[in-house]
Amino acid sequence: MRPVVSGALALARSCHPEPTVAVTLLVTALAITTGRDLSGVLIVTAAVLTGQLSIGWLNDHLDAARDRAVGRTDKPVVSGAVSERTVGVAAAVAAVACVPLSLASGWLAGSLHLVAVGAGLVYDLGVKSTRWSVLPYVVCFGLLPVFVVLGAPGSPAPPWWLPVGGALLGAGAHFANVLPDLDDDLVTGVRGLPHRLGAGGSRLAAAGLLLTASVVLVAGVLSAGAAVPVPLALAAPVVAAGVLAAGFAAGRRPGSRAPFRAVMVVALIDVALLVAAGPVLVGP
Ligand SMILES: CC(C)=CCC/C(C)=C/CC/C(C)=C/COP(=O)(O)OP(=O)(O)O
Repeated sequence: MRPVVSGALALARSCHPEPTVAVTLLVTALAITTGRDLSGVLIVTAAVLTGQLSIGWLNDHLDAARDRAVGRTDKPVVSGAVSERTVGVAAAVAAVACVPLSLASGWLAGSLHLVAVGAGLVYDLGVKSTRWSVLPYVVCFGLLPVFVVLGAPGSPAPPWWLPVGGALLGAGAHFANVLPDLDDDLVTGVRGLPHRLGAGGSRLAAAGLLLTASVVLVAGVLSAGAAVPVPLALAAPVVAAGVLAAGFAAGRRPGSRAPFRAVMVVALIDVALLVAAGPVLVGP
């Protein structure tokens, strides 16, 4: 493969592609159903993509030495496919681009999105190694749907359950994402909240938070009178519980990312509900 192409692919793999793509697609879908026109949707997509890219790249840039120490060959910086410096520069470029792209949705909505991205960057910069490690996820995922709704035409006020559901989802994702890395992290001195709770506590926290997120979102969606069939909405937490049980069971194998993937599926279920509720989130 030509060096430019393989370098670009390695850079793409270094951004944490799964959460980056998932978060961007989900927020884009919410922007569509909350009534933005094509340019409005593209602006939201670009703002969220650049924000998530900056968080993902900064994470790999700052973690390079630690990832090398524990032989994380899944990381392109560790395998030498892309340099630490390139990933750092990419993070900075994405963060700078994110500022005007966010503010294009309005000052209030844009500023809240920048706080969400800032929370992710602060996580990378060191909060991930403290007892407060879950807070950036709470802030980031609580604010993302608020950004979309407040940035819609007429700046409608988001209902209370929107940031609450998003924050619960983000907090659950943190515990699930850290699970496969608990042992490696302890070797390199990373002691966030999941490490302090241990594998069992983190597994319970992730499942509890994600299920609570599903219940809050279903209650919100139904109380807002969204055009979602009631049996389908009520089935969501039940399906979420099944997916989590299967994902966490598979995740007992060392290094498995099954719990994180289960979280992604549950997040998809929750966001499908949210997306369907989009039209009522912005009023008649
Ligand atoms: C922080 C935040 C609000 C993120 C938003 C979602 C997002 C884009 C996540 C991808 C990047 C990231 C910080 C992963 C966790 O890193 P890690 O160092 O805990 O784990 P790793 O071993 O997967 O890099």
